[in-house]
Amino acid sequence: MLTIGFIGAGNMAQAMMRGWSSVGEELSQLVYSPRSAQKVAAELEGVEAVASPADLVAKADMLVLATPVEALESVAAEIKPLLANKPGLIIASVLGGVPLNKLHAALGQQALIVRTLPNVNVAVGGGYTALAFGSAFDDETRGAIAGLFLTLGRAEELPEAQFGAVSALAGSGPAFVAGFVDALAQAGVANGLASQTALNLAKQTILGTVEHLNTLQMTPTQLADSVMTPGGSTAAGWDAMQAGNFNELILQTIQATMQKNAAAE
Ligand SMILES: NC(=O)C1=CN([C@@H]2O[C@H](COP(=O)(O)OP(=O)(O)OC[C@H]3O[C@@H](n4cnc5c(N)ncnc54)[C@H](OP(=O)(O)O)[C@@H]3O)[C@@H](O)[C@H]2O)C=CC1
Ligand SMILES: O=C(O)[C@@H]1CCC=N1
Repeated sequence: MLTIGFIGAGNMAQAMMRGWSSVGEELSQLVYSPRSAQKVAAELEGVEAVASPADLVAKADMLVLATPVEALESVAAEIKPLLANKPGLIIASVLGGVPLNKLHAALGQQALIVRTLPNVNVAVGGGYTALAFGSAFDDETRGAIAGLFLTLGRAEELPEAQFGAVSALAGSGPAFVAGFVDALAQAGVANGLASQTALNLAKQTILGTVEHLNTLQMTPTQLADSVMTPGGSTAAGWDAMQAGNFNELILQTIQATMQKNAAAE
């Protein structure tokens, strides 16, 4: 039985706990946060709240740091003195924009730290997680940790230098995609569809398009071309989308996200 202990019970921690809850019975999950841990644990199957970070350090095999970035210093002050008695404890940070060297500076150079960048889709097994391991890990432990994150969706090791772009695309991406779903649905409502019908159509269209790309291994351009009958209605809509600088808007969205992320590094 592997015990995972969460410091922080917010959106990201809840998504991970939900994802791992449905993986099976070989995992036990504990959570600490100053205000909401009890309530969150009561809502999630197989998750138990504990009274302090020290309880987590004592009981967990892997600690997940899932607090706001600003809380790193105070959390580290509390748990760093306890790590000497728990040398095998793995610390997985999800703190956005906080590199391994900062994590080691806060928690000690000997600590076993993996920087992770999951997205909220881990809640339903459709997540993406980038991983960057500190130098103290052996190959077997790295493999076991990667395997654990693979149960939440796709997971892979990436150089930390890429984490800024990955965070914008995959970490923040679910918000942007959800925004696109909403924009499609609103356009449907503006043109006479009932709101539930419009939302269903928008979601099914995104779901089916991604499935289509994957199953038939098409590029986005190939798929778009296959929809656009020459001189037809899709081409007219596509032209309007390009005239509105859709790609430029997405580029600006990703760059604004990356700039904010870089400020934490
Ligand atoms: N949301 C996302 O999609 C992603 C988030 N991240 C990263 O995950 C981290 C958490 O983000 P998110 O879950 O969205 O944030 P939330 O605001 O939803 O949750 C923050 C949690 O941290 C807890 N907390 C605050 N201060 C402390 C402290 N000193 N000790 C222990 N717990 C504390 C809060 O406790 P309480 O509830 O009791 O007030 C709360 O449960 C951030 O660093 C973010 O960059 C990374 C990838 C994706
Ligand atoms: O918005 C944020 O800061 C975090 C990092 C990636 C997704 N959410």
